Amino acid sequence: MTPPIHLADLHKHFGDVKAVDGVSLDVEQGEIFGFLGPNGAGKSTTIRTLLGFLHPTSGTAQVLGTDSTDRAGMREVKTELGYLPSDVQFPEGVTGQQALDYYAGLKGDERREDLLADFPVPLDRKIKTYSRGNRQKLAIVQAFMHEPDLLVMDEPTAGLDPLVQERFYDFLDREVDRGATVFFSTHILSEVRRMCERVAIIREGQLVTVEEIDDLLRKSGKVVHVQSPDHLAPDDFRFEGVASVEAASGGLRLLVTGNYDELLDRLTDYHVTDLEMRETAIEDVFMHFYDEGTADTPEAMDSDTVDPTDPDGDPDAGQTEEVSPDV
Ligand SMILES: Nc1ncnc2c1ncn2[C@@H]1O[C@H](COP(=O)(O)OP(=O)(O)OP(=O)(O)O)[C@@H](O)[C@H]1O
Repeated sequence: MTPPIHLADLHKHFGDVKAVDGVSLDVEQGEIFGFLGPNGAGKSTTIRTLLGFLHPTSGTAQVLGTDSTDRAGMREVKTELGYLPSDVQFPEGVTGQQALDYYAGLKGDERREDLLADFPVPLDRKIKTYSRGNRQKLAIVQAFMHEPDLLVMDEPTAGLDPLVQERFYDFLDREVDRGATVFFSTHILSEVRRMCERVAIIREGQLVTVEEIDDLLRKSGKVVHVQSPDHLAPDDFRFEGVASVEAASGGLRLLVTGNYDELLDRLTDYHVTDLEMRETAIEDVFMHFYDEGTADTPEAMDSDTVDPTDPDGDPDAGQTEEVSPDV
């Protein structure tokens, strides 16, 4: 069976800018998958190409078995796909209720009320009066009220307060429990740790790793803090299995990936007053991938505009410089 998301040597260039530069990736049915990378790394461009908003320069992007360039096919998968863009723009002059009614007519709304119970918004008010958080909640209800098989999101929790964020994570847990597939980009590393089974990290348009979170953390080793009244010579602790050694208050901080026997042997030469060992923070792990290389600065992106008042357009299609697909 074709995985819900299949990218094969995908390229998307804007002139000289290789926003996506040979990305290959499969996201399997029922997975919750995180897509990370520094600003300008190519996350949004990958997602927008996958969903047919942008035409690939070369390579393949398939969503739910349909090629992203197949516009008729993409129209058909619309009911099985929910997309939450990073910058949803509703028409300002309509109420939340009117907007949801419009989308309901396009793709269904089996669980509109359930979602509104979790993500309440002032439905009778015009969207132009909404706070950022309320807009995002409306966008969540709009994107997922038809109970899609695949949820694709670009920085979904931006603008949500911590309570609503937590409610959103619970919602995603339930989505995966019912067999849906979830793919999202984010900058929030705790979110990745909390939610994802696997992650892909993209930098300068290329994937630098695709791994299970637990493997990534395991391979990244443990942080060890040693305290001693003696002078701990960092060079004594540079051996295989120690990725880094640095002076820390009252002792040393080591990043250890194995060879713990050797570490204990060396420590017997010193009077150790405190020894602390903890899992590497996910921040350390990702910064390692982010730092190696130079990232672009973010630039203004075209937003994925939704316009329920547009009689011709599908509001999910967005306005793009290239194509206006029907997802
Ligand atoms: N429409 C466009 N025209 C020209 N260049 C673009 C366009 N869209 C994106 N880019 C460039 O492509 C690169 C990747 O941008 P993209 O928005 O995909 O990154 P991102 O990882 O989503 O970043 P962020 O985390 O800041 O949202 C950047 O160098 C960006 O400036």
